[in-house]
Amino acid sequence: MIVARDLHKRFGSVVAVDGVSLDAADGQITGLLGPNGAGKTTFLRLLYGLMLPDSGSVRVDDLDVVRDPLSVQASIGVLPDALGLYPRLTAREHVRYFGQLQGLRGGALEDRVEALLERLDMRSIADRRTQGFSQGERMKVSLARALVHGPNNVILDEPTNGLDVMSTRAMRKLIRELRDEGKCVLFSSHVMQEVSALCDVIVLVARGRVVARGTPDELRQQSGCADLEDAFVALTAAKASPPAA
Ligand SMILES: Nc1ncnc2c1ncn2[C@@H]1O[C@H](COP(=O)(O)OP(=O)(O)OP(=O)(O)O)[C@@H](O)[C@H]1O
Repeated sequence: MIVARDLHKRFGSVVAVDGVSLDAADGQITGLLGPNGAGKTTFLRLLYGLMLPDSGSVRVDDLDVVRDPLSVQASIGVLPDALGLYPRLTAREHVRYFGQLQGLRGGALEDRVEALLERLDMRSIADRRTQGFSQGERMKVSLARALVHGPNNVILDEPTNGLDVMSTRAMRKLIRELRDEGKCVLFSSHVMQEVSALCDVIVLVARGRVVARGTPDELRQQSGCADLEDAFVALTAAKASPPAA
């Protein structure tokens, strides 16, 4: 479970995150939806401890991200916006290396690596160096290394970015499976259809603030628009108001 309270982050004169609170529950898919530059990536980075907030707090499975970063890393898996692979390592070596960083060793590590290569259909690329990998292949490696330690919380920054239809479907299936395993899944997107196809709860952000939250039906009601895309446009265009409880 991820709980954020009144997070603020600015870069010089740019206010990227302006008082965002969020509860992402276990066994649920929470979607962070917002237009380009809304502050989604910055907010996610605050959640997994890559950046420190100017103020506010984050707790992951009741551990404070700032005070207890190592314990939090063990219970969180992150697909970041920049996939950042090592070009000379193979796909398998990436997954194994990240497993080692999480303290896995020996047979347990190898079993886990094999299981992920199988689950993500990576057999044909497992022993190729990642240099030259396609976007879909890069995404799989990045996802496998995020999941290698079996984290209870999974944060995915634009997980279907640049993927074709088949890969997008495979990614959606995996996200649903993670939810059904009881994990807390939080992902960001600027695509309404993506979020509405997957999410139990949508948190709509604009200009660094939460402007609405709820199920797709609730967002339609709040905006007075029958079409979800119209609802997205109407709600993000509306004056940002303090986050609802
Ligand atoms: N390291 C940084 N230094 C300066 N400004 C930054 C930095 N990171 C983000 N910003 C600014 O903060 C704002 C929010 O950016 P962020 O990347 O969080 O938005 P986003 O919702 O993820 O956008 P997108 O959907 O386009 O990826 C933007 O105005 C961006 O330029």
